[in-house]
Amino acid sequence: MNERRLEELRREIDKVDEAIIELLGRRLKLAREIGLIKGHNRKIRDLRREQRVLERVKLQASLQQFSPEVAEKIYRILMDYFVSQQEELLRQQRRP
Ligand SMILES: C=C(O[C@@H]1C=C(C(=O)O)C=C[C@H]1O)C(=O)O
Repeated sequence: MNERRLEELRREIDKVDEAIIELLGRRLKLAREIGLIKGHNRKIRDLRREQRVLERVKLQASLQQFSPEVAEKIYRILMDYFVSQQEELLRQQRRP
C-alpha cells in the first residue's frame, strides 16, 4: 500500500517537474523577446530589475513555506542563464 502511494506521489512530482520546465521555457521566450527589444544599444543586464524579481520571488516563496534563500539561489542561477541567452541571441544577430 505504501509502495503504491509512493509511486503515485512520484508521478505527481513528475507532472510538477514537467510544468516547471514548461514555465521555464515560457520565461526563456519572454526573456529573448525582451533581449531583442533592448537590442545592441542598451545593456542587457538590469540589476535593479533583478533585485525586484528576487524580492517578489522570495516573498512568494515564503508564502508557500518554501525557503526564500533557496528561491534566491535558484533565481540568481536562472537570471544569469536568461541574460546569457539574450546576449547569445544578439551575438547571433550580428553574424552575417
Ligand atoms: C529579462 C530581462 O533581462 C535580464 C534578465 C532578467 C530576468 O531573467 O528576470 C531580469 C533583468 C535583466 O538582467 C529584463 O530586463 O526584464
